[in-house]
Amino acid sequence: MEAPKLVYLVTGGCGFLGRHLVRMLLQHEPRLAELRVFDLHLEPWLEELQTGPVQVTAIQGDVTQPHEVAAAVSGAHVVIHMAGLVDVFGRASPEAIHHINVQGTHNIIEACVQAGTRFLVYTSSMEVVGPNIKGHAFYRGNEDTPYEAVHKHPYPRSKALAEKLVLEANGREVRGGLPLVTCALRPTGIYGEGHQVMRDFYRQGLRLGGRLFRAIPSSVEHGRVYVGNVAWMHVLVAQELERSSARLGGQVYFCYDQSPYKSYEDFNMEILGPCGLRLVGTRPLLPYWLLLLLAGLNALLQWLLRPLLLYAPLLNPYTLAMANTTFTVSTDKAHRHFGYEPLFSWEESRARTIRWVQSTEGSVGKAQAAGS
Ligand SMILES: NC(=O)c1ccc[n+]([C@@H]2O[C@H](COP(=O)([O-])OP(=O)(O)OC[C@H]3O[C@@H](n4cnc5c(N)ncnc54)[C@H](O)[C@@H]3O)[C@@H](O)[C@H]2O)c1
Ligand SMILES: C[C@@H](CO)CCC[C@@H](C)[C@H]1CC[C@H]2[C@@H]3[C@H](O)C=C4C[C@@H](O)CC[C@]4(C)[C@H]3CC[C@]12C
Repeated sequence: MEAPKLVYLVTGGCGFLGRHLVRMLLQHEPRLAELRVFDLHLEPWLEELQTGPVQVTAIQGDVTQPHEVAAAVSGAHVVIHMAGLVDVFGRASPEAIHHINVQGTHNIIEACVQAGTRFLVYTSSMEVVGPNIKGHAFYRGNEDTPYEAVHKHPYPRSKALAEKLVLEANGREVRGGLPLVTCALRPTGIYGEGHQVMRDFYRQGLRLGGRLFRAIPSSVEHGRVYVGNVAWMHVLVAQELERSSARLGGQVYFCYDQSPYKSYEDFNMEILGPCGLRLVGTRPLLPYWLLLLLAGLNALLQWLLRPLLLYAPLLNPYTLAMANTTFTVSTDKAHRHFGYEPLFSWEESRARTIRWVQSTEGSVGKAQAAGS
């Protein structure tokens, strides 16, 4: 067997998706000699990975700092760039979101060019396409489906700009004279072990006596994908970039699996139901106009309270529009181009996520015991 010789850099490697990718690369990339994990905040579990045959190098750094990025990229063969500020709740300023997601990506591209690193995979998002503010449905769409993408919110706008930078950089000459090969993966809403919003819904349900209240019609369909399959798709595309650079270079791929198309709430109940929660109502308990009013009120309160405190509830006009707009993908482009098949079936993805939710503190059993 050929001696391992590749150096991979994963930015954002300590995040929700990043930690799954780091483990998956260690398991499924036999050519790996060194895995660099670059993140603003390093996690203690990285220490446990240092014992295997691959050198795992933890790098505390900020993608907005060009010199830190350049040092991390130097000598890397493949960069998987997934560091980013994910915020649709108004926790961060639009400037910070732009700076980290767009300027940070620019810094990564320039570092690749300077260092002679040829392969760059960018973790984009379905939100570079939609849902748009007009609430147009995207039903079983693929990478070529026409859609009126309008980006008013800072997060999807930043992802769209960053993705454009990455795709435009494909073919640029890197140090040494060879061309840069780039592509972007666009996951739908990711779920799985470590998914904070799922945990927030679970805790909210526990506080409400094991109930959640339906707010979204069950007819709305939302695309979801298991985190392990998103990580797997990154591993496969990174491996194939060199072999099939003409085919993959400059391409985008929706990131999908066999998770069922359901409304955001109905999908969550596939996980939270077996954890002891139930969703009350077959129709939304509040009319849409009232939810819209509450979402608008939340946005106003957020703005008024900003000088004093951070008020960032789940419900705001953007999240309400997302949750109420059908957005599902159906495509085989990743399969045709680099042989992607989900590694985890829906049953396994669901079982793993249920186990994780049940293992988080405050199960229904504990809450009931405390209440009795
Ligand atoms: N979670 C989803 O549903 C979803 C869906 C589609 C796409 N994405 C994309 O996937 C990527 C990972 O998302 P996630 O859900 O794991 O988010 P996350 O917030 O859990 O992880 C992001 C990581 O990036 C790091 N980071 C943030 N700012 C940084 C900076 N300035 N320098 C270095 N590191 C920095 C964070 O510390 C964190 O570890 C993001 O680019 C996101 O846009 C996520
Ligand atoms: C009205 C509420 C009643 O229960 C429901 C609000 C649900 C929202 C909090 C979530 C609905 C859709 C989610 C987003 C979607 O899954 C895709 C995403 C893409 C990714 O790049 C980041 C996360 C997210 C924006 C995700 C965030 C939570 C929702 C808005």
